[in-house]
Amino acid sequence: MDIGIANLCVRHAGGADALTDMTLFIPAGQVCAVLGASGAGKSTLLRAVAGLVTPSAGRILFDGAPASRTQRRRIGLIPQDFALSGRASVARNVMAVADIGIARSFAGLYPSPVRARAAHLLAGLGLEENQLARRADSLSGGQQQRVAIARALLHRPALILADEPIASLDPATGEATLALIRDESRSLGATLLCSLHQPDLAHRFADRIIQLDGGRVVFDGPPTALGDNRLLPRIRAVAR
Ligand SMILES: Nc1ncnc2c1ncn2[C@@H]1O[C@H](COP(=O)(O)OP(=O)(O)OP(=O)(O)O)[C@@H](O)[C@H]1O
Repeated sequence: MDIGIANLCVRHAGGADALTDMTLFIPAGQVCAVLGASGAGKSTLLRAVAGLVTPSAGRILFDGAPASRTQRRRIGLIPQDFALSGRASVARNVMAVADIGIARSFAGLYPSPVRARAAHLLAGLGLEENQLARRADSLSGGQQQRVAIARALLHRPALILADEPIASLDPATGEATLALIRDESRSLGATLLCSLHQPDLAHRFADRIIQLDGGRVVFDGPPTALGDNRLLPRIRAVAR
């Protein structure tokens, strides 16, 4: 689905403006990297689009209208803090988003296509069958991050919001994981909004780069606009 953001302002309680007068249109299916230094407003933007933060002004539209509950269910969110249920198994965390009703989900009665998709995603992310029964809180940070990614992709979302999804991974695993998120997003035809701290990776992986600084957009364009790399050192400096 497409995302329209018009004059968006977010002011956190007791704080300054985290986002100021932001206007963006993100077409359906686009892969966008959101760059910016710590505190630039990346998480706030993603959380506002997810409906987890209430704007102090402005509007966020999905396919031209205020987000409906059905559309919100079609979001796959990879939160920065993973937000896993630590005592539940890897498999249950991933399948928690499956729309099978509370009673069946409570009883762990997940249909086999759901189980198969969970196992497929986890295997693609390097977590094998023998990890599925482990408690989430017994995993390393990098493994937990990959569980959060599988959970976000399980229900074939139309919009993927990934908040620094490779922050806990080593560079090689991070790049492979980012490629998996992008490929899955492309095969679903989903829109992907992904915050990152690695401008070079964003340059290789995204259709579009949105650079934030102090809650405002300071660059918005395709990586090819950075083709001669004159802007890249500046973006790299702001992103660190
Ligand atoms: N819950 C909150 N309450 C008050 N201020 C907040 C809250 N969350 C974020 N902020 C402030 O909003 C601004 C933007 O923060 P945000 O987390 O969106 O930045 P970010 O670019 O995602 O940073 P990072 O790369 O460190 O995750 C910062 O000044 C931050 O201190």
